[in-house]
Amino acid sequence: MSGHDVTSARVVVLEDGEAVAQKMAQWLLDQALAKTDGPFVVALSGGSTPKRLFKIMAEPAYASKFPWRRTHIFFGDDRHVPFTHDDSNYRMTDELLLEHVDLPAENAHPIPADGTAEQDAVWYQSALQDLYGSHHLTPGKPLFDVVMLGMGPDGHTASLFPRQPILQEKTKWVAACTPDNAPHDRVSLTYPAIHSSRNVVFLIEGAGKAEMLARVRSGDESLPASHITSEGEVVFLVDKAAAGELQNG
Ligand SMILES: O=C(O)[C@H](O)[C@@H](O)[C@H](O)[C@H](O)COP(=O)(O)O
Repeated sequence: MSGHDVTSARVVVLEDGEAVAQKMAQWLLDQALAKTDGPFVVALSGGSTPKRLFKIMAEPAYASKFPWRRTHIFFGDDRHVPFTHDDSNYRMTDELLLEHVDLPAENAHPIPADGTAEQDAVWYQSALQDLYGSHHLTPGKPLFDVVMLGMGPDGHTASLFPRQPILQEKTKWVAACTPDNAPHDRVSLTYPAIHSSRNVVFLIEGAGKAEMLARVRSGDESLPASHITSEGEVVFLVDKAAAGELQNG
């Protein structure tokens, strides 16, 4: 049974963060190898949860099997800071993963931070449209094979933060966001862009996320993560600690 939204999504509960990362790494490899009708296009999440996964993917035993040359890596969101900034998701991903694997440089698509966040969002959208081959998303022709997401303690995902105009964005693929009390502007995929996917996978770990995960899983509409959908399957890949408040979790 696969679900297209968070209330019908499959929930896979694993022992701990390492098991979650290992499961995701194997699943991503399987998906990439199975994709034969075009490039494998993935949007990576940021923050701290993906770090374990990226280290696993950078290990030679794994990296040597991955079809990097026909893979394109985009970012679900980033802080609007230079690539050298400590808070840059791109910098973290580059240091833990991209520097260590055979991904062609032109297949890594960081979100730029050259102009205003709005200008860089427009630029990033055009980069996605160039690869997609159209300025319009077509149902049945997903933009991404995989969108990987995390979830924050306030129920945000990517940079879809509570009370932000980006939550209402129904046509743009990428938009800027100024989260309340955050040190940086953000640039993020929007709901329509994330929906245009074969799979959305939430990687969530730690007891600190348990209450919010249960609320999202129940479809609490006050939380941005609850509005995530996919043309294909939405899956929660979580550790036991994060699953602690799920029904029969
Ligand atoms: O740029 C970011 O911070 C992420 O894209 C963000 O959406 C993240 O996935 C969640 O905040 C969870 O972050 P942790 O994995 O650090 O808990």
